[in-house]
Amino acid sequence: MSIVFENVTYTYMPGTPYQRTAITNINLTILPGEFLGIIGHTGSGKSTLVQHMNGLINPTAGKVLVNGVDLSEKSQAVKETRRKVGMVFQYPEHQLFEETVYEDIAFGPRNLGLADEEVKRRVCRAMDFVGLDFEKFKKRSPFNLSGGQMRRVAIAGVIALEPEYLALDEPSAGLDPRGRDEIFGQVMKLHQATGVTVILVSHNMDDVARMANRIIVMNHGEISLDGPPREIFKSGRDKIHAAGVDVPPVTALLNKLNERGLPVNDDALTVEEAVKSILAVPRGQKKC
Ligand SMILES: Nc1ncnc2c1ncn2[C@@H]1O[C@H](COP(=O)(O)OP(=O)(O)OP(=O)(O)O)[C@@H](O)[C@H]1O
Repeated sequence: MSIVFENVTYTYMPGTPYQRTAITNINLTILPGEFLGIIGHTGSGKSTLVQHMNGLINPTAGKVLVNGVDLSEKSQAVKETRRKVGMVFQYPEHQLFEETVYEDIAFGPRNLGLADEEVKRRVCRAMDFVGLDFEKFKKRSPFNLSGGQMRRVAIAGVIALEPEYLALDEPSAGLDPRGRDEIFGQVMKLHQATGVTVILVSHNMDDVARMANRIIVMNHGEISLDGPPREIFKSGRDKIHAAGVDVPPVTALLNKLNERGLPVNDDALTVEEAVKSILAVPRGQKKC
């Protein structure tokens, strides 16, 4: 069970003056249970890559296989497989349309033909994951909620489909720092509780570094780095900068301290780890 890209290239508007190759020769295998972060500069091909994962777009060349099924074929198996990949696009709240929060989240499960009891169970569970109290919010209009709450309703609608893979394209765009932390905390909780495979697209290395167990860095439509966050920040700094993204601020700080002779362990990814690593340096000690 996996998502596999085999030599995938995608060109928008081929054969026209606007032709643009967005991703080139991508080879990538995403394994069950992974939390994959995809980062890269604007226009590096992140969204195009992710939209292949549920067959929203099909490769111009190459193949995308989800659980062994080639998504570019036309068959019942493809329809069923596409449902296994839940997609949260940028500003998903723009797709809310029902009169109540309950009806909006229930829309997808109902479309699957599930019984009312099962639909209710899924709505309740999805609301719990995104931190919305079922009784308090179920009858509210989604359009009278705050921006962050609307987004949570939209994400709950995808969680209620109980996908095997959950792909989120910049889910925190436009939210304040608190709203961002909440959304990421909820995604992390869902990943830990259910083992769902998460694919998270972000501009922000800091967000991705804290959560992902694997990161790919996109640069001009190609994968320039692929590995666990600590490895990438240690050995791939030049490629990270070349891709137009930054290492997380804590890593940058520790790197600087190290360069200035303080022998800190510079592979911390969070502020807590950074503090520990600085406190571990014996007082007054310098590297040389
Ligand atoms: N619908 C489209 N039609 C034509 N070109 C497109 C379309 N969508 C994307 N592109 C082009 O494909 C390239 C990759 O875009 P894509 O949106 O995949 O990058 P991205 O890394 O997700 O960018 P961002 O971080 O800004 O969302 C860009 O050059 C973009 O202009």
